[in-house]
Amino acid sequence: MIETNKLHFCVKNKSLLQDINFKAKTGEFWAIVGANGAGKSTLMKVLSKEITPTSGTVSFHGKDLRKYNLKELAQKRAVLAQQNVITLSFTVHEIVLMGRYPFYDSKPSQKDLTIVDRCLQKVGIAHFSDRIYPTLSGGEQQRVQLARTLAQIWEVREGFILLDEPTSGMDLLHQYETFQLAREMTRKGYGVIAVVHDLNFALQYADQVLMLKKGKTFAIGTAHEVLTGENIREAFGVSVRIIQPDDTPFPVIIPEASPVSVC
Ligand SMILES: Nc1ncnc2c1ncn2[C@@H]1O[C@H](COP(=O)(O)OP(=O)(O)OP(=O)(O)O)[C@@H](O)[C@H]1O
Repeated sequence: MIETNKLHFCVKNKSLLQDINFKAKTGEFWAIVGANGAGKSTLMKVLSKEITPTSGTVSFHGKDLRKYNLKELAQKRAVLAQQNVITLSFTVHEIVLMGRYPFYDSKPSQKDLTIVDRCLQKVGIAHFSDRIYPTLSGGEQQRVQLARTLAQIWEVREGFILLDEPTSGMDLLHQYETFQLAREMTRKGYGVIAVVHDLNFALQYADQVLMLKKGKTFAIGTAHEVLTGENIREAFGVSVRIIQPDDTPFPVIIPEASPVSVC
């Protein structure tokens, strides 16, 4: 479980996160949603220990995150950050193998290599294995990073996957496959926390949603409780209609023409 308690994060007296409290359990898919600048990436950085909260705590499986060293943490949770700029000539295989670094010292074992191969296949990029990473398109690079994240967490019991905009740059098919994969991972007992911009994917796939507005919790609960027309209008400044087509098992959010002002 990842639990935050009265989490605050400030930079130069500017409050980026205020009083964030939630408990994400293994087996759950949490979507973090909110308008640009709402604090989603900042929260993901705090959860992954990239930055330290100004006050409040994050605990991971009952232990304060500050008490984990980076290697120990890397063996229990994997992070896909928003920016993954790599300009060196690593191959795709080498990048995905980086996910196994926390598990070996000088040379990967046969098991590490097998896991890398399985993750390349899982994300549908085995045919890119020998390609030089910077020569791939943005969406292809994102899939490689997803495979690296999976390789890190592949055999971890009760592991967590933290994804900041995992589908950024991906086409519709690969966005869909990424959300399917996240769901599959939660069914296997992993916890997934993801920043999600597409509210329809959040509605369809997330078990729980944390909606942020200006660094504060605006709404929290199940996807159906949080992703209401009123909340979306207040937090994003856009009116939406939520319809339930007869032939789909889930409702669909449709933006209406004119935006409303957010204050
Ligand atoms: N180091 C910093 N110094 C000052 N302001 C910062 C710093 N880091 C982030 N911010 C500001 O904090 C706010 C939250 O940023 P954050 O990246 O968490 O937003 P976000 O919800 O992830 O947005 P987006 O959807 O655009 O990715 C933004 O207004 C951003 O400009």
